[in-house]
Amino acid sequence: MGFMTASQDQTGDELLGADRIAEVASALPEWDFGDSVIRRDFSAPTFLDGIAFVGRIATEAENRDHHPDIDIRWRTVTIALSTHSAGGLTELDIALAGAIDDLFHEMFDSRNG
Ligand SMILES: C[C@H](O)[C@H](O)[C@H]1CNC2=NC(N)=NC(=O)C2=N1
Repeated sequence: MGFMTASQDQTGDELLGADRIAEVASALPEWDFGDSVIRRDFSAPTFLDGIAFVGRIATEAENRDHHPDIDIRWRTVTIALSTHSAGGLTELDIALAGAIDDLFHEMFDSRNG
C-alpha cells in the first residue's frame, strides 16, 4: 500500500498516523483516545432510552459492517471503537464515532436541554 494519506485511502482501513489522530481528537472532544481504541460514556435519560440508543447504534454499525464494543450500566452506555483487523484506529472508527455522536444528539438533545 505504501505511503497513502487518509484521503487517498478509499476503504478507510489504514491505521491513522499521529497527525491525523491529533486532528480528529480535537473534532471528537468527548471521546477518550487510547493507543488503539477510542471510548465515550453516554448518559441516557432513562435505562430504556439507553437501550433504544444502543439499538440505533447497532443498525448504524451493521450498515457499515463496523461494530463497536458496547457496555450498558443502567443509564450509562459506553462505546469503544477500534478496527481489530487493522490492529488500531482507522477512519472507520472516526466516522462511526461521529455518527454515534449525531444519533445521541438527535435522540436526546431536546430532553437534555
Ligand atoms: C469481514 C468484516 O468486514 C470484518 O469482520 C469486520 C466486521 N466488523 C468489525 N468491526 C470492528 N470494530 N473492527 C473490525 O475489524 C471489524 N471487522
